[in-house]
Amino acid sequence: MSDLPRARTGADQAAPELVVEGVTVRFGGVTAVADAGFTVRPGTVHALIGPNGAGKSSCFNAITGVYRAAAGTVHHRRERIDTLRPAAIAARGVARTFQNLVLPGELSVYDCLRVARHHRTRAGVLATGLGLPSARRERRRDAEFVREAADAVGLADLLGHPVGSLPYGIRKKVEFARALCAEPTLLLLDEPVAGINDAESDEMAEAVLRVRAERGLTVLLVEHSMPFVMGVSDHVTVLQSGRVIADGTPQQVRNDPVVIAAYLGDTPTTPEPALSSGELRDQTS
Ligand SMILES: Nc1ncnc2c1ncn2[C@@H]1O[C@H](COP(=O)(O)OP(=O)(O)OP(=O)(O)O)[C@@H](O)[C@H]1O
Repeated sequence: MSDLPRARTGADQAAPELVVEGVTVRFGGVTAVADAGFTVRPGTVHALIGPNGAGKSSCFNAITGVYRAAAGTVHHRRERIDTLRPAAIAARGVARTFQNLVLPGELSVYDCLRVARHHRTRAGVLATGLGLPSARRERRRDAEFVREAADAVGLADLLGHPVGSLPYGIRKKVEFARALCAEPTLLLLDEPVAGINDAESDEMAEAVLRVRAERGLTVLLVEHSMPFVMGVSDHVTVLQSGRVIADGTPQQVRNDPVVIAAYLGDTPTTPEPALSSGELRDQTS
């Protein structure tokens, strides 16, 4: 995997990028997330893992304002965000991708990324329509930004292609580049390598580490692929049945008997295990 550097030295001392405390998410009688807490340090790649149904996506949705937590708080750069709407959270520089791609297939890759710049657009409709200098400058800057984002994830040669004509693995990269176009400081990736092959997964890992290194981004990701998680992460939080059962470095987590038991599916309600304990160790060594 990549030679790109891991987290910046001193990340542990800096103020946290994100603090999740006592978060609970309920759907009727189902508690998806139960009193979960973890801290994401700036400039790190932090993974949230756990078996199917552990509450990872629900946790993401509580952080990004898609779901309102029944209890607990989320702070981004010391400001409370769990009371904000999704658009206000995004405007603070928190961007995300989704597990299920919802890209407009008829748009070119360029236009798809360009649309994602709208959060950052300052020029009004009138200035844009009249082609005023401020609007032209902004358009040039947007074009530059789109090209940089495409380049960062290896899409530079595909900007003219309709998104719908591209293979799934490439569309996952478009989704990633689209999130980058919002100029986030914190990027949440929901299953970035689900359904893609090993070579594409390695490219995605390279891209994650590259944007972290070059842009100083903080990345929080949910992913089932242990080789990917162990290859890119500085820190791993493990959820099971909505609760945090382990939190530490990839090395600490992969040797934790509680985590291995969770992946073996030793509770009657846990569906198919994502990995056997042997695989968890083998694939991460
Ligand atoms: N919209 C919803 N309505 C009702 N129950 C839900 C909803 N979303 C999630 N759940 C339930 O909450 C629990 C946690 O689901 P969640 O999708 O957050 O887990 P996950 O760890 O992301 O799972 P996966 O890895 O399979 O995507 C599960 O029991 C799930 O069935």
